[in-house]
Amino acid sequence: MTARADLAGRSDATDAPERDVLLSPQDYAAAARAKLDRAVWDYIAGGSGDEVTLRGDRAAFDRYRFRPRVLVDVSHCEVSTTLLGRPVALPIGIAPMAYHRLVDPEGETATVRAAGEVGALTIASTFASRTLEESARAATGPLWLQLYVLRERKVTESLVRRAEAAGYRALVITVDTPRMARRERDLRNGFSLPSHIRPANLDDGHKAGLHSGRAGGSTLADHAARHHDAAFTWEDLAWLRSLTSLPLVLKGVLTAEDARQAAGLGVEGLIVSTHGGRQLDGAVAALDALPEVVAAVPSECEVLVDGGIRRGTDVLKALALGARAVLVGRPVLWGLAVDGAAGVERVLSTLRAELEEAMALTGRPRLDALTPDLLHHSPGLAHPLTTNDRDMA
Ligand SMILES: Cc1cc2nc3c(=O)[nH]c(=O)nc-3n(C[C@H](O)[C@H](O)[C@H](O)COP(=O)(O)O)c2cc1C
Ligand SMILES: CC(C)CC(=O)C(=O)O
Repeated sequence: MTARADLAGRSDATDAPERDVLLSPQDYAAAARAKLDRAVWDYIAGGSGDEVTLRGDRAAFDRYRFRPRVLVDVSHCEVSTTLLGRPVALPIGIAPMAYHRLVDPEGETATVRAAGEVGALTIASTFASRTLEESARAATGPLWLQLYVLRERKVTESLVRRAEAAGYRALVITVDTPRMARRERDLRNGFSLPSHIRPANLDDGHKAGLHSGRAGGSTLADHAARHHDAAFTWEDLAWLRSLTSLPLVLKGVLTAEDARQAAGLGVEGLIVSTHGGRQLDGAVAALDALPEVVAAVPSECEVLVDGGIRRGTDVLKALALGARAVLVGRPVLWGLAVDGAAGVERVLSTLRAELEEAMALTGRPRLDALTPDLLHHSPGLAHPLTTNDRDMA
């Protein structure tokens, strides 16, 4: 395969037997970019505004370096843990992302099957292109459902009921998207959904307008403007709480103040996130917000983080700063785009293998013994982003 041969940079690629040279999530990014339509690539890769926060999420990882300890028995590094009281095989889950069928004909059910193979958590999106029931049937690993609170509260209520009935274990309420930020790549491309893809969890009324693009607009942004409830507040969270006994997790919290307020309302988990640099441009990097959020909540409130995680060493840094687990977004879609479920499985197992390696080489074989003293913070460090950021091109 030419794309693979090019990635490997081998001059004898045509004669060589095909070898698997897609090693890192970034290799999958390059292969996915070569394969996907430009507008779909841009929708996935892009951020809002000047993409300062998109780059900042990644740069934050490079400013931490490890303080490795030696002569520790690291013959076994244990990466299994629990999330909201249930076992997971690794502290790496799949972030909620809309419309997996943009990159693969099967879409979410392939993603969920792959996660099951490695025992990882999947968070299905409100805007999935497969129904939440289809994903539940395909799942052998844990599943949570992400909710956007829509103006029509009945829709949200019915999603909650369907999630309960289908066996979802938690609800993730995304709180950083009262409106969709301007994503200039999508506006330039006049981004709209291809006609065969729709928000499968929602009724046909939600299809209206999603497929007919216009120059200078994004039909996803138009849909969000019509349907997301920008008036949803802390008071309304009590309404959601009263609807269900499923654990609630808030996604998109970046400050100690909000973390405290959420914990005070009995929220079981928080996801520290900039929405992958796709919402407030100029927001603090998720990794930099993590320590204050962790410090603000009692230990029963589990804190996860996402944004820019591309290596096992990134995972270890986030865990050392107090995250119980991390989520990965774009790398999963790259894996799915390149090789369907097998690609997703490969991306997740690579991250797990890299995490185990980082634990061994830092002398930290146990997740429950990770502490911030594993890290050295160098605020002024120049960050060598160029080679590691093919995903943003
Ligand atoms: C294509 C795409 C679609 C997304 N859709 C959703 C969504 O439906 N709901 C949500 O809460 N977050 C959504 N996100 C944000 C992710 O859940 C996550 O916060 C972010 O992608 C993490 O950063 P990473 O991609 O650098 O790993 C989306 C992100 C991408 C790239
Ligand atoms: C349909 C969008 C609201 C999904 C999303 O959250 C995103 O693209 O970042």
